Amino acid sequence: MTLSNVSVGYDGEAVVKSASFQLLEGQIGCLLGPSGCGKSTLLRAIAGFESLMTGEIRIDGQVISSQSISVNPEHRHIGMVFQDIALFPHLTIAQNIAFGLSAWPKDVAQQRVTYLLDLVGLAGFQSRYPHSLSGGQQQRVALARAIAPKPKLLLMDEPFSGLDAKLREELVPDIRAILQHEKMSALLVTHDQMEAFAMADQVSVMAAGEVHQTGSPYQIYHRPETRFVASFIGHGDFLAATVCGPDCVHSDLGNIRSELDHGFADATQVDLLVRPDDILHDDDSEFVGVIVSKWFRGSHFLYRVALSSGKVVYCFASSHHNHAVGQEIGLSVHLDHLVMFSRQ
Ligand SMILES: Nc1ncnc2c1ncn2[C@@H]1O[C@H](COP(=O)(O)OP(=O)(O)OP(=O)(O)O)[C@@H](O)[C@H]1O
Repeated sequence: MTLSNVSVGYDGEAVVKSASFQLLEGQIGCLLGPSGCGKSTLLRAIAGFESLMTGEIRIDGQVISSQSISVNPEHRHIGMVFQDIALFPHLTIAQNIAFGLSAWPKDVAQQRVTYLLDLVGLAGFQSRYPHSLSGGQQQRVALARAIAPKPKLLLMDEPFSGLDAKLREELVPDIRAILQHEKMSALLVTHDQMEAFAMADQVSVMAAGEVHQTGSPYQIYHRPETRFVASFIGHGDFLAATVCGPDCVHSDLGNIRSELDHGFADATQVDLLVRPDDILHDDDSEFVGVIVSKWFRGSHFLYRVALSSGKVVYCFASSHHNHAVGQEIGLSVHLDHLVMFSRQ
């Protein structure tokens, strides 16, 4: 699927502005952004429920939406899964999954239902009714129902947000594995970055109707291209810094050199992004900071430490290094690539 300069809005006002990205066949993409940024509106436009103000949407090279073309939603071959699972309560699980297969020969449809029941881990549940299934099981049925007719694309709008955290953690990798097994292209909407990272090959980060960046979860975290993406994804702080060479920058952390040239001119005032995993606790280091707060995360501690300048940054430490608030600890800096933005 390819989106080119897609704008969508209500009453003539664009709430999605010139969105462009491509989702390759078999890939799982994600629209990630804060509430109200336009994720669901864009998803509805792809499904065919909103018309475009500008741009076009193609699937398999064919335009399905533009200002002059709008293929009917039912002819787009797009499957959908929503937060409110909305299974048909009076139909059995097998009948729910078979719902989109009425045009298929009966025996082929039956085989497909049996195959999908097995794929989503619900073999033996075919005669049960939705009310007798847990939330997670119902969401698996909703997925099986959506992918049964082999759509070209599956759209999922916050499909896990009605489920508790533990169940979500179990279900997300399962659903990803099912989609990968079926080589199903899918686009997920979420505001939960851990869910996006666990599910998607490619994440498009949105803010105020604009797609700021599309990339792998790794790129989005380690190579954010805008200040918004840098602050919205993960934890981090901006340190005031001054460029001191093509691969060098000076800040409260001293002179830091990166593997690559950063592209800023000498003496430019910048804000340098520092993530928790860029500053590690190191007993042997003479560079120190004072702990101002701490969080125990099971496998590790996340400390907030004040540098000598007073600037506070995150610091990552293994859970064996349990230090008290107020204590001075050694720090080592591990910034391999520099993420910087011109000082605002
Ligand atoms: N039917 C509508 N008519 C007018 N404005 C709408 C309509 N639907 C959504 N909006 C507005 O469009 C903007 C984007 O909403 P949208 O639901 O697409 O955002 P979202 O990123 O999916 O948010 P959330 O995560 O809270 O669902 C919001 O300002 C919203 O109020």
